[in-house]
Amino acid sequence: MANAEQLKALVKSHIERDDRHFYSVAMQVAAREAKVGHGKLAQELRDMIDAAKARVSPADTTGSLVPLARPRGELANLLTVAYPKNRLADMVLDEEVAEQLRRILKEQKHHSRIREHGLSPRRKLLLVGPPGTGKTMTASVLAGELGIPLFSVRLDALITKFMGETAAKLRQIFDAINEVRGVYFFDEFDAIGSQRGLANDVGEIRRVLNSFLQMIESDQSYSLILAATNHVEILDYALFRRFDDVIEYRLPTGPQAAKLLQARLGKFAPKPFPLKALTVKAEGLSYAEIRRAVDESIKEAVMHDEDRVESAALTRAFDERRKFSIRMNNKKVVPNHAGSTAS
Ligand SMILES: Nc1ncnc2c1ncn2[C@@H]1O[C@H](COP(=O)(O)OP(=O)(O)OP(=O)(O)O)[C@@H](O)[C@H]1O
Repeated sequence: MANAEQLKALVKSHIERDDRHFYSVAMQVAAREAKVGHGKLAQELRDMIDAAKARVSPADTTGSLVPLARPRGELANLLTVAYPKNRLADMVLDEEVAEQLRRILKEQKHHSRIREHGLSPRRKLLLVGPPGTGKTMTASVLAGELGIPLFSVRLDALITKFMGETAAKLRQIFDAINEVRGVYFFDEFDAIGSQRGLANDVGEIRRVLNSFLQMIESDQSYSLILAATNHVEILDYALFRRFDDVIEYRLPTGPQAAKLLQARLGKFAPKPFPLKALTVKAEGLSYAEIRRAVDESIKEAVMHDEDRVESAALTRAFDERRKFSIRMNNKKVVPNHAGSTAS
């Protein structure tokens, strides 16, 4: 147990909102417990302190971790930080994916107990599937549920013409991963994870991929590392065994589209609500496209002072989304080996 002086110091630093002093006394309490043979309690206290430090909010400028929780200097170009509030319940998911995510969260919540037994919780995840199916949202949900920051890697800043630089920048990101617990999200990961990269020189992008493989393999941090891609088929095979879990996202089924429709429309649902017919109209659209179509029709209703959307307006919005997505697919720019682009 903490002695009387330590207890007073803890309460005082709490009242004075002096986090730095609070953590320092708490570490002293942990050290004292370790000394008297209460190793498990000491470790639990240390884990709690580490987790609390990693939760430094953007508004908090007193914590010592702020410079990294808000990346500065070169790192600020490479990482953007957010503190999402998303929850798993906000997502519509296949049962298998939901189960995978629940298991990851559970292992993360018990990570100190798992580590005590020399094991490590799942935290290196590869998310694969078509656009708009929830890969980015998953990164936000994991950060939101765990109360840790979400750091998104800016691939445009990471991948430069000078591939030697790219490997050095990757090193900086992995240093940050080790120093500040968070969810680190590499979107469009195929840009480095495939052999047909955006680089001018295939040999160089291979070198970057090799650096990534080494860094992710030796990473022992407390952070979660997420890589997402729409093009799993072009990923280098060597990557797969570096991840603890591969999570596969799909376009929504009828019942999943219906669930999203109901949730997103909320009190704006048309009356009567031909849910089945509307779901058929949404067939083939991604979650992101359905969400967008619903939002468009709600905006339309709001601008006309109506408190419900019309079914016809929703159908029109679905058709527009479908046309837009066909147009975009036709214009898609595909990177080739030589670094130039082909339509
Ligand atoms: N499974 C889902 N459940 C509920 N909403 C979803 C789901 N997937 C996507 N959305 C909605 O669509 C938006 C965009 O989805 P998100 O960015 O997560 O897709 P993505 O798979 O990362 O796409 P991309 O591959 O294009 O980056 C989300 O912010 C959310 O509003």
